[in-house]
Amino acid sequence: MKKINIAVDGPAAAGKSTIARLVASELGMVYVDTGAMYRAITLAHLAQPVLDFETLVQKINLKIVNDNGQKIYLNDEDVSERIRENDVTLNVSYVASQKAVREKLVGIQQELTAAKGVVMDGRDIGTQVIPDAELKVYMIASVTERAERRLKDNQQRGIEANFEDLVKDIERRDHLDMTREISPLVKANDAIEIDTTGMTIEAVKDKIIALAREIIDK
Ligand SMILES: Nc1ncnc2c1ncn2[C@@H]1O[C@H](COP(=O)(O)OP(=O)(O)OP(=O)(O)O)[C@@H](O)[C@H]1O
Ligand SMILES: Nc1ccn([C@@H]2O[C@H](COP(=O)(O)O)[C@@H](O)[C@H]2O)c(=O)n1
Repeated sequence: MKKINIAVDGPAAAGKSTIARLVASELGMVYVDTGAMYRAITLAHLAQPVLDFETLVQKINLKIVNDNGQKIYLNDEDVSERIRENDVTLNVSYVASQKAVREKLVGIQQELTAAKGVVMDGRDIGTQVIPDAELKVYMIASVTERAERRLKDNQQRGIEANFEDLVKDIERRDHLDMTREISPLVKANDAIEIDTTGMTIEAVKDKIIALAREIIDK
C-alpha cells in the first residue's frame, strides 16, 4: 500500500481536526493537529508576555503524543484542554503570525511528515509544510454553521460562549489568518475544496477516505 501524506487546511471550526482524526484512524495513519501546537506556544506566551518570541520558542519544550487522538504537552504538562480556552483563542492568531514561531513549528511539522503516513490539519499545511502532499483538502463551511459547531464544542468543554460572539471570533480569526504576511491561509492550487455545510461528519470522512484510496490503491 502506498504511504502518503494528507493535508487538511481551512478556516476556524470548519471540521478539520474532527475529520482528520477519523480519516487517520480508518487508514491507519498518524494524525497531527497543528493548531494545537500554535495554541500551546500561545499559552507559553501568555505566561511570559514580555519574552521575545525567538527566546520563547527556544526555551519551551513542546511534545505531541498520538494516543487515540492527539495530546500536547508544554514543558511536560498536558495542556490539551487548557489550550482550547478563550484567552488562548483570543491571542493565537497574533502569536501564529510571528516569524520565529512559524519557523520553529513548521520545522517540527516537516520532521513529523518526512516518513509519510500522516494526516495533518491546519492553515498552511498544503502550501508551506508539505506542499508535496499526495492529497490536499481545503475544508470550508458557512460562518453560521461553524459558529453553531463551535458553540456545541465549547458547551461540551464547559467553556463560556454565545453564538453571536463566536460568529465575530470566527470572522476575526479568519481575517487575521487570511491576511497575515507570513504563510496566510489560502487554498493550495492543487487542493480539493470540500464545503461541509449541511454535511454529516460521516459523509465528509467518507469523501476524504474515497479520495485517499484512489491514490493509495493505485
Ligand atoms: N460535518 C460536520 N457536521 C457537524 N459538526 C461537525 C462537522 N465537522 C465537525 N463538526 C463539529 O464541529 C466542531 C469543530 O470541529 P473541529 O474542531 O474539527 O474544526 P476545526 O476546523 O479543526 O477547527 P479549528 O481550526 O478552529 O481547530 C466539533 O465539535 C466537531 O465535532
Ligand atoms: N498550521 C496552522 C495551524 C493553526 N494556525 C493558527 O493557530 C490558530 C488556532 O488553530 P486552530 O486550528 O486550533 O483553530 C489559527 O487560527 C491560526 O491562527 C496557523 O497559523 N497555522
